[in-house]
Amino acid sequence: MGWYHTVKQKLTTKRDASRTSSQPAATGSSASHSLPALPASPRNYAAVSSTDSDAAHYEMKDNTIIIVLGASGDLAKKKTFPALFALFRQGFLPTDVKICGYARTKMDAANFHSRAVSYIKNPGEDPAVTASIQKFKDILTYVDGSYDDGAAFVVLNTHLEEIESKYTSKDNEADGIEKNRLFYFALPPSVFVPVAKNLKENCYVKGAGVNRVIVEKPFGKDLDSARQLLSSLKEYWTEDETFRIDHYLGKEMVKNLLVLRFANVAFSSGWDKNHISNVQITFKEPFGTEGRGGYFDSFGIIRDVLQNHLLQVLSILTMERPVSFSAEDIRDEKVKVLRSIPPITQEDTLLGQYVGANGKPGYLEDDTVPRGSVCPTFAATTLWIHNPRWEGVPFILKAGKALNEAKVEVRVQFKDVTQGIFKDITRNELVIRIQPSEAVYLKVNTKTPGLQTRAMATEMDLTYNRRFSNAKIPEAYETLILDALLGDHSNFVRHDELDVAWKIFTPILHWIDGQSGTAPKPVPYAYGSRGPPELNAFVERFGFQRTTSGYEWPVTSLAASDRAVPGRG
Ligand SMILES: NC(=O)C1=CN([C@@H]2O[C@H](COP(=O)(O)OP(=O)(O)OC[C@H]3O[C@@H](n4cnc5c(N)ncnc54)[C@H](OP(=O)(O)O)[C@@H]3O)[C@@H](O)[C@H]2O)C=CC1
Ligand SMILES: O=C1O[C@H](COP(=O)(O)O)[C@@H](O)[C@H](O)[C@H]1O
Repeated sequence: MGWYHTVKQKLTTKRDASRTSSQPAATGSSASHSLPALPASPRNYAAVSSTDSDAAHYEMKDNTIIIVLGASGDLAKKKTFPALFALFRQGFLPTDVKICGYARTKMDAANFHSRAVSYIKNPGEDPAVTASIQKFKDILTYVDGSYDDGAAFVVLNTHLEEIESKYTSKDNEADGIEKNRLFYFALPPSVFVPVAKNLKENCYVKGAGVNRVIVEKPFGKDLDSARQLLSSLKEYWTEDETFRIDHYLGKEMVKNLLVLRFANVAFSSGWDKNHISNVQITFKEPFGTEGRGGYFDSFGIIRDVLQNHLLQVLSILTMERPVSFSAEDIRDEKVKVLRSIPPITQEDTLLGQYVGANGKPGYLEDDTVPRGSVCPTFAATTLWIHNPRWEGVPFILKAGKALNEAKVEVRVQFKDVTQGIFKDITRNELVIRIQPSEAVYLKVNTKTPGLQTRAMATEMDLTYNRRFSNAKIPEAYETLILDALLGDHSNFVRHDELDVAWKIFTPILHWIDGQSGTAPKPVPYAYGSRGPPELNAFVERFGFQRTTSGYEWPVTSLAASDRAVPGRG
């Protein structure tokens, strides 16, 4: 992260000096943009680390083409192109970058352009944004072709070479003109391997420059299939060239975990089994599968959310302090802590499936879901970390579809204060709200203001939209694509991380899949509820105590009894 300062400085300086075409200036004035401009001076960034030695490895390469494979699909339309546009608009793409879509669908340029920009937000039709969208279209091209036919990739390569034949800038005089290609797989896993093979054989630049691939989950369905997939991909692309996305690693508050934990002695000194009673990492979505049941049913909520997103959050929350912010130092620590977690047990798991309620259909009423499916749409499961820091602390991961709210948060509940001078006092609890409305708040006890000497529960509150009122929180995909362009693997999943993640979850998944006999039947819960009715007993079993002290957020008005003068009724 120390490099952050340096990279921004490099980008800023470079753009000013060498921008030649369509991309807006990184230092552009906010007057002409509705998105906030970048700070004019790199001094506005505090370097997180004092060692910036990693900066040498992270470099934005000119002469880059970003190739989006699966460009006609949902992921590309909803996430990849809007993220690329946001980076483009802020001047964070390489100078003279070109973006090439590739998919089976036949589309002319106009069709492709309108699809690629269809999810870019421009409320109120801001003319500056409209102009940027037009410039963005100018750098987009499209090639159609199949995923398993080598000849189609030869055509793609010819198109890329044509773009590259116009390059003039030399990043490296000794090696000649660099040609850099970043291949983004917005594709179903069934074509990962043929596409990886065809790209390597037909579209890989062999001279000066770098070739990189960004791959999206799912990375297999269990330990064996993941290993198989990984080794097939490794036949063509090295670990260094591969960027495996878990988009939760690009979320602002997930990235903030490292800073919150390691840049605050106040937190790090109590971050262990002696001070923490239990931790919950919660993912809640207020909608069901709604027509996407076919895909979901063959995965289930554990593969969809827990095994990847929530486990990634857990690993950053519990790992030891890395020696540096370099990708390998961070990922080494993540792998170490994950290796201390034994496979999840059936006794520590609660499974649920939503049923129709409040006018909303149940999971089994979704036409795309197989009849009688026992696929869990909710799971709560407790993980244990066998190391000196965390022995005995339960980490509850819970996730569900069709729940009462949209919320992803980490809830660290501290142990009870020693009784004696205090009786029935509430516990400290640190809540890190990942989304929506990013926030960090710490529940603390304070003296009730006034003449009484009595403790009451309240919170120290860092609500982002109030504290950082003009900050633009980037989308996860913006951050991650920028990292891949820079060659920074810190926020991507390493192969051994994936392996150990599957080791933790594979036995429970095989049980749920019915591989060891009959598949367990999930507990029904109503659409729009908090989950199965058994949930409260489940979390209480692992020590969670709900705060019901009656304080209000954001402003607590004291009750008349709290305002009374002691001894006067
Ligand atoms: N910046 C901000 O936006 C801030 C907002 N607040 C707000 O203040 C309020 C109180 O905060 P907080 O105490 O953290 O949040 P909640 O009261 O929402 O949740 C506290 C815990 O209790 C569980 N819970 C919720 N409802 C029930 C129930 N009926 N029975 C049993 N358990 C339940 C929740 O689990 P589960 O999630 O699984 O349902 C969660 O683990 C919230 O509305 C919060 O959003 C507070 C501080 C800052
Ligand atoms: O990977 C997935 O994540 C989304 C939730 O992502 P978010 O950024 O909106 O929190 C989830 O809806 C989807 O089922 C899952 O595959």
